[in-house]
Amino acid sequence: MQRPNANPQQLPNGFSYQRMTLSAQKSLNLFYHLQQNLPWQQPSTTVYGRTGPIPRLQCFISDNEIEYGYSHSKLIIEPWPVILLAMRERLERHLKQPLNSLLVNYYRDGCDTMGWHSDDEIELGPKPTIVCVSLGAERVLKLKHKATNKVTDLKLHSGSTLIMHGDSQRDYQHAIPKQTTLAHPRISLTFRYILPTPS
Ligand SMILES: O=C(O)CCC(=O)C(=O)O
Ligand SMILES: [Fe+2]
Repeated sequence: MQRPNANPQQLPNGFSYQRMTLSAQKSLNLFYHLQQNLPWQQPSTTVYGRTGPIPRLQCFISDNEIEYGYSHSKLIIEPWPVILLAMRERLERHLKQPLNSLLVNYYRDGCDTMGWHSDDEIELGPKPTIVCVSLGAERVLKLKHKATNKVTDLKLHSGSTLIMHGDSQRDYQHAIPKQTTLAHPRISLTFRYILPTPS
């Protein structure tokens, strides 16, 4: 029999996945609370010379005095909501690393997406640890090895936690593709540590 937290999905080096880090009820409650209370933004970005709104909503939460050029868009910095501070502290204790920033993504349905990218901005340092907690609809995360183009699919269940660490950003790109038949929304909480900018 499978242990409830066992990882049935074979993952490349630098990725670790835990299915049930939050109960179904807690995940749903947190999903609705954040959906209703976060100040969602839909900034524009330029991809291959075309400027348009990003295909999802987002909210960037961070400690003061952090500059982050995520996807070359200007991010409005929000303060930490109390409801997310305990999760941040629990993850920091588990990782034995600080996490000073959180990019929250809100996929309103299966037509909202995140294109291929690596979280390899200079402000994240050489081997960043990024923790991604999923709430709501199950979505597929695609991982593509940069050298071989081999693609691995990982299902992200509500209440799960994916940790990307080591050389995962150097060696892989990741994306959340369209699932046009999916009507349900999903929120992902992506905790990171952004190096302070020298003044
Ligand atoms: O929504 C996800 O699970 C992926 C989010 C992501 O890749 C990011 O915020 O950089
Ligand atoms: Fe990412």
